[in-house]
Amino acid sequence: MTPPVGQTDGQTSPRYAGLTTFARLPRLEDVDGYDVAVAGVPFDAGVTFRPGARFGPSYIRQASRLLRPYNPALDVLPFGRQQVVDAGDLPCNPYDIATASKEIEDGAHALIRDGARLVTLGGDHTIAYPLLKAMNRVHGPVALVHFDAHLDTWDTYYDAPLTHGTPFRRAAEEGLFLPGSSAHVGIRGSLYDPQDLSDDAELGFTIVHCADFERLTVADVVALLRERIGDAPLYVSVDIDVLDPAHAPATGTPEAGGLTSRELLGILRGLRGLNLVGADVVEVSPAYDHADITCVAAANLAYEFVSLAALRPGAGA
Ligand SMILES: N=C(N)NCCCC(=O)O
Ligand SMILES: [Zn+2]
Ligand SMILES: [Zn+2]
Repeated sequence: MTPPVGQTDGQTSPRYAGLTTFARLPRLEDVDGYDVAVAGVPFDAGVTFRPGARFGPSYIRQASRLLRPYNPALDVLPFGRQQVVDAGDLPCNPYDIATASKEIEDGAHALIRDGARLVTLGGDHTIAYPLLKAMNRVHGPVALVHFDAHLDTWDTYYDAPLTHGTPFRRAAEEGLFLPGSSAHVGIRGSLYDPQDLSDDAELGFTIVHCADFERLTVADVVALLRERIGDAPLYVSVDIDVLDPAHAPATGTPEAGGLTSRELLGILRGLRGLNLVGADVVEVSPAYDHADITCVAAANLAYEFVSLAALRPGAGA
């Protein structure tokens, strides 16, 4: 077996040089097959407040240039034991949400249908719905761990059924989640109505509120999540606004009192060994960034997902 094609060697071409791919990895078309695809979804027509997440994929790729081959926190060479590729950006109509949703679903499905794992860089949170539909076509219902300040189980905005505030309600209505397996982590901030919380519970979610971190450690939260997930196929969706605005200023609907990037990285690392089938990092709106704070966080989160995939090899494509 030929070894995977890894990153462009930073000792030959410095990491700030050359064309941009995620972590300076090969493009999908440059290799024969892949175990993990990293793809962008430059879509932000579903936002309710500040726009700009369509620029997330390209800025996160820029910030990912610094990523090195060895992840000491998980003791793994994420690009050394599996073929990881940059699959480019999925097509998504910038004007019509329903059309974009179908394009994203089909584009994601084409990448995972032969067993590869997918890490997606958003884009606003609307994209989680078509990504979950693609996952469902291959894996059936999944356990969801959703990191976010927001529930994203609202019903409609201005009568629109699919926006960045509604993907997990639509997905739950369609039976895309395994009963009793899913959780939101990092919920905080103002709601529209107390019923937002009861509706969410009825859809089958449990919540680790940000305020719970006053009493629970990262290890406690990991234990709670692992108990719910078991060995189910797992999809992890990270809305970057789960981080405090100090750790991720560049996002469309920021909320005070969020997680630190260290807490979030710690929880993700605690998911090692689980059956991760896909993950996304969404809601990075680079125009609001300062010193690349948010894009660096997002690139490092994607790196953890690729590392988790390496610890539990899949079928590959
Ligand atoms: N998915 C994110 N980031 N935000 C949803 C916020 C929905 C609202 O404006 O009420
Ligand atoms: Zn959010
Ligand atoms: Zn969200």
